[in-house]
Amino acid sequence: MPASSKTQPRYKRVLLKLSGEALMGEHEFGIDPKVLDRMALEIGALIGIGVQVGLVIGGGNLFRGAALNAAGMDRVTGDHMGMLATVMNGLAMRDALERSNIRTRVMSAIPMSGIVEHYDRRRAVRDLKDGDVVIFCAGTGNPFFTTDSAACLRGIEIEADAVLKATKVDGVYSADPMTDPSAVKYDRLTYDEVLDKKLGVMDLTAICLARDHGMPLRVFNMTAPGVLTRIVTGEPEGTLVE
Ligand SMILES: Nc1ncnc2c1ncn2[C@@H]1O[C@H](COP(=O)(O)OP(=O)(O)O)[C@@H](O)[C@H]1O
Ligand SMILES: O=c1ccn([C@@H]2O[C@H](COP(=O)(O)OP(=O)(O)O)[C@@H](O)[C@H]2O)c(=O)[nH]1
Repeated sequence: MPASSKTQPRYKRVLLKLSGEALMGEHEFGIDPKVLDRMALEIGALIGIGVQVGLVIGGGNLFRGAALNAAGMDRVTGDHMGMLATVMNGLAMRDALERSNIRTRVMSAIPMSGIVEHYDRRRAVRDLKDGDVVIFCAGTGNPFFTTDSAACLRGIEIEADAVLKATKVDGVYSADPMTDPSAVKYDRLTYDEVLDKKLGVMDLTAICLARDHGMPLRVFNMTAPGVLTRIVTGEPEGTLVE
C-alpha cells in the first residue's frame, strides 16, 4: 500500500501480538483466510512507511494448555500442543504476508528443522533491519507461559519501541467489558495500576516483564481498518500502559 509522504511513524520497530482467536474471524475454531489477508494488508502498510514489524501469534484458536488440562490432559503436554498451534498460525500468517509480497521469516522457540528457523535474536534483528516481517512462534518455548509473555520477552529482546497487543476489545477497562457493561475504558495506565487493580487483559508475568524493562504496551482492537498505521503515527488508539 503506498504510504503518504506525510506519514511519519513515531515507532521505528514494533512487536505486534495477535491472539489466536483474532485469526478465527466469525468461525469458532481454526483460521479464517480472509482475516489473515486483512491483517497482511495492515502489516504491509507499516512496512510501507518504514516500520520494522516483529510478530508474536497466539494459539488459542486451536489449543490452550489450560483448557486441555481442565479436560483431563497432562498440563505440560497441553502446553506443548498450544505452542505447536502457534507455529501453525505462524505458517498461515507467513503465507498470507508472502501472498501480499511482504518478505517474512518464521522463527520458532522450539527447533523444528525443515519447517521453520530456530529463534536467533541477532538474526531476527538483522532481518527486521532488512525490512522483513519476523514471526516469533512457539511462545517462550516453555510450558506454563503465555504468548503475551512471549510478546513482551521478544519485544524486549529485539529492542522494540512498543508491544502492540491486538485483541477483541478496544483497550483496557475497569473490568472485563465482555462481561461487565458498566466497565469504563482507560486511555493510559501505569504497569502498577494494571497490577493493583487486577485488570485481566494481560497475564501478570507479561505485565511484570514489561514494567521491569520499561517496555510500553498498547492494547487495541485490530478490526478497525488502518488501526496499526494510526498507532505508529501517534494517534490515540486503545490504551497505553507505561
Ligand atoms: N480489565 C479488562 N480490560 C479489557 N479486557 C479485559 C479486562 N479483563 C479481562 N479482559 C479480557 O481480556 C481479553 C483480552 O485478552 P486476549 O489475550 O486477547 O484474550 P484471551 O486471553 O481470551 O486469549 C479481552 O477479550 C477481555 O475479554
Ligand atoms: O510460552 C508459551 C506460550 C504459549 N504456551 C501454550 O500455547 C497456548 C496458546 O497460547 P496463548 O493462550 O497465549 O494464545 P492466545 O490467547 O494469544 O491465542 C497457551 O495456552 C499455552 O498452552 C506455552 O505453553 N508457553
